[in-house]
Amino acid sequence: MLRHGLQMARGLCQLLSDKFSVGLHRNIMKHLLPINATGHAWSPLRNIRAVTQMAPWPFSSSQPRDYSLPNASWSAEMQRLYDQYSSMCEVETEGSEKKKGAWRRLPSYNRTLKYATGGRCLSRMLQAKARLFTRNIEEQGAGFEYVVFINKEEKTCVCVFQAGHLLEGPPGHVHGGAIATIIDSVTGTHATYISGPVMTANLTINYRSPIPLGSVVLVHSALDKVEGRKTFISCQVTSSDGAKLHTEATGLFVSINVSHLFGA
Ligand SMILES: CCCCC/C=C\C/C=C\C/C=C\C/C=C\CCCC(=O)SCCNC(=O)CCNC(=O)[C@H](O)C(C)(C)COP(=O)(O)OP(=O)(O)OC[C@H]1O[C@@H](n2cnc3c(N)ncnc32)[C@H](O)[C@@H]1OP(=O)(O)O
Repeated sequence: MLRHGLQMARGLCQLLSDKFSVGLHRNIMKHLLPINATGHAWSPLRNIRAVTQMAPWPFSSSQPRDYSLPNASWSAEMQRLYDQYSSMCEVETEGSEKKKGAWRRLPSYNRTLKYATGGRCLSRMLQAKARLFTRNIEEQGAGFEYVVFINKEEKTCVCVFQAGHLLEGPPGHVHGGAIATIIDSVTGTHATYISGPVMTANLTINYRSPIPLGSVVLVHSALDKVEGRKTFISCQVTSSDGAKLHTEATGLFVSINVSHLFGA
């Protein structure tokens, strides 16, 4: 059965091949944009057509939970920073005219692939029970609470991150693996926004000062360069006022065709 599923997946990937990767890339870009409320029941054929014709709306009609919105576990500092960056985001007016700042909040789901056009089919073929690592702790505030904003003009990202009690490493402080995870998530999302589907090839991290559990930090991600399939990103984690440097990192992200995930 597994072999049959993989054969189907490979067939689908070959069928969609180049157009699919371009379509998915564009739809990922749209997928990273704020939610609107249109959509229709999903069907593979319609979705394939939608992908190749660059459908304006990549989501199914059932609206998933957006984990990057404020919840009761957010501290006053987390909320303050969210409000600060939100106030610099562009807004759509009634005539769908956009105005105000260059920032944009990226929504975040625990099943990213499921809600992207074409991805729902892949998500069924992959593991139906799979969930995004950073969004799979049910208790609000216990794990990764974060929201990512992207600045299209500067090609930078900022993530406001509140580290919950389940992320402990050294007593009272955040585990280095959890810090690496949030860095990989933010820089990986940033690279995806810039270059389409990518995988992390290399992540180099220097831990400069420990991050207290429960504190709010900023993860700043900047595009260094794009060379062919390689997107280079650098990253700094600082205290929320920017005064203290906690972590520095550089990452290399290599563009892939989605068929890479099926061993093609
Ligand atoms: C992938 C998802 C697609 C769908 C996405 C949908 C929606 C996404 C939306 C939002 C994103 C949401 C959340 C994001 C959250 C988290 C992100 C997490 C990301 C990860 O957690 S991801 C898991 C860990 N990641 C791996 O599991 C990778 C395993 N690995 C491989 O799969 C291959 O290794 C690969 C693909 C990396 C390359 O393989 P390949 O065969 O395609 O390419 P090749 O080897 O030819 O390298 C091409 C050029 O990169 C250079 N190069 C390669 N590797 C290098 C290295 N390590 N150091 C220095 N240079 C390197 C070569 O030297 C050559 O350079 P040159 O062209 O100059 O010669």
